Amino acid sequence: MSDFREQALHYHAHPVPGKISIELTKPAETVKDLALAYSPGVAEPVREIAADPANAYKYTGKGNMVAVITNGTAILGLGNLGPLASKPVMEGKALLFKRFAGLDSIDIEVKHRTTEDFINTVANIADTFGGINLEDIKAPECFEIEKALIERCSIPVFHDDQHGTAIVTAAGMLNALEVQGKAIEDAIIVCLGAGAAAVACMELLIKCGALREHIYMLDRKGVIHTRRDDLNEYKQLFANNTDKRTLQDVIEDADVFVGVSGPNLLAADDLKLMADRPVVFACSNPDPEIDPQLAHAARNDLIMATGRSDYPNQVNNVLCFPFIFRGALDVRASEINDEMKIAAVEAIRSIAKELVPAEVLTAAGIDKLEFGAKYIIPKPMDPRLLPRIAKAVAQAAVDSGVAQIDMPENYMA
Ligand SMILES: NC(=O)C1=CN([C@@H]2O[C@H](COP(=O)(O)OP(=O)(O)OC[C@H]3O[C@@H](n4cnc5c(N)ncnc54)[C@H](OP(=O)(O)O)[C@@H]3O)[C@@H](O)[C@H]2O)C=CC1
Ligand SMILES: CC(=O)C(=O)O
Ligand SMILES: [Mg+2]
Repeated sequence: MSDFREQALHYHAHPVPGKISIELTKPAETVKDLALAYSPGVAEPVREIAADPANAYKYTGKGNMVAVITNGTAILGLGNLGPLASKPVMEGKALLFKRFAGLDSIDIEVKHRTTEDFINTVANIADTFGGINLEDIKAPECFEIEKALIERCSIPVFHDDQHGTAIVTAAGMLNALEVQGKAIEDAIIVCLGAGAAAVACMELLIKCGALREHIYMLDRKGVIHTRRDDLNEYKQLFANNTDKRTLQDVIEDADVFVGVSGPNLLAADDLKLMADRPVVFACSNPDPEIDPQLAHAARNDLIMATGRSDYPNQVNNVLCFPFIFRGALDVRASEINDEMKIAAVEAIRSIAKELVPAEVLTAAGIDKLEFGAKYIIPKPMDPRLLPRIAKAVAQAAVDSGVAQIDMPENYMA
């Protein structure tokens, strides 16, 4: 067993199995405590909530609780390994919610026969939570699931692999193109992968200025083009009117490569075909589309990012989901809309341009970080992420009319 594999398994198994547990927020020692916590005292908040459901935010943990829900059909880049196998990833997301945003989070892995079954299961338990983070559900079902749940639930429902990834990708991409001296409007973009992350990333890049006709998206069968008759409605939006058919065809002279597909799918020789000063986001987890060492050996004018923490420029949705939910829950937003997503993009990208706090350097084990090719996006342990993103998102929710309460006074001051 490799040393790292052994360490990872040991980490998950000891001192107790798993990564999360539940703790009490109220005393429960005396007879009086128990009388308040349970019978008869508990009847009082029950009556209050029955009279007005909004009182659930006052008397229960609902407002600080996010459910991480999956069916295990697209676990990282490992594929459809089923709900139970996805549990370590979902516990991991819960860990990150708590660690970075103080949000309580519980993982729920759903076994189901039909997409409708899954939607019904989630919709039927939704009121328990302040928000729902859908995770690792494969395309195209994820699109239908998210749409139906947004319609049926009164709390924010957010498919992290779509929108969390897209927000962080857009923030990193705008910064990377700025460093490379390129405008997003001019960039020729290759997107390897045509699933949840790919479709959302490209749609958000378009909202940030990219031109749809400059995007070449590929799935397992190659380039998505207008003469294909096997495209689902989501891929069809990216059907390019082109004679190019392969990754090699489209990557020649491209400015940007975004990989949200699987491991080791981009060869060093393909990378050499790209335009000068390219941007390469190889975001498949745990193994990127191209190994960064291989990429840097192939050319020295690129900006490279991966989804991993052990290389510079980690483009990973961890930079978004804890903070966007924090902001959304704190103003009881009924949804996470485009205004809130764009506010998160701007907040993330602005932090990367400022001086880096000493504690971030210590945690990263480096002496210096400065906006540039090796630092286009903040580190996940940056303490500025929480106040800046949550505040920008909460404000955007209030301004766009989806907040159900006012901005809290001195919020995140
Ligand atoms: N860094 C980050 O923050 C994130 C990274 N990701 C990564 O993105 C990847 C995809 O995740 P997600 O979108 O949720 O999964 P989906 O299952 O929704 O989509 C996977 C897509 O990848 C395509 N694909 C798989 N293998 C190949 C291949 N050999 N050649 C071309 N295309 C291929 C599939 O093609 P087809 O349609 O033909 O089946 C499909 O379009 C994963 O590796 C995941 O780890 C995802 C979210 C966040
Ligand atoms: C990071 C993440 O959510 C993924 O790779 O699926
Ligand atoms: Mg995921």
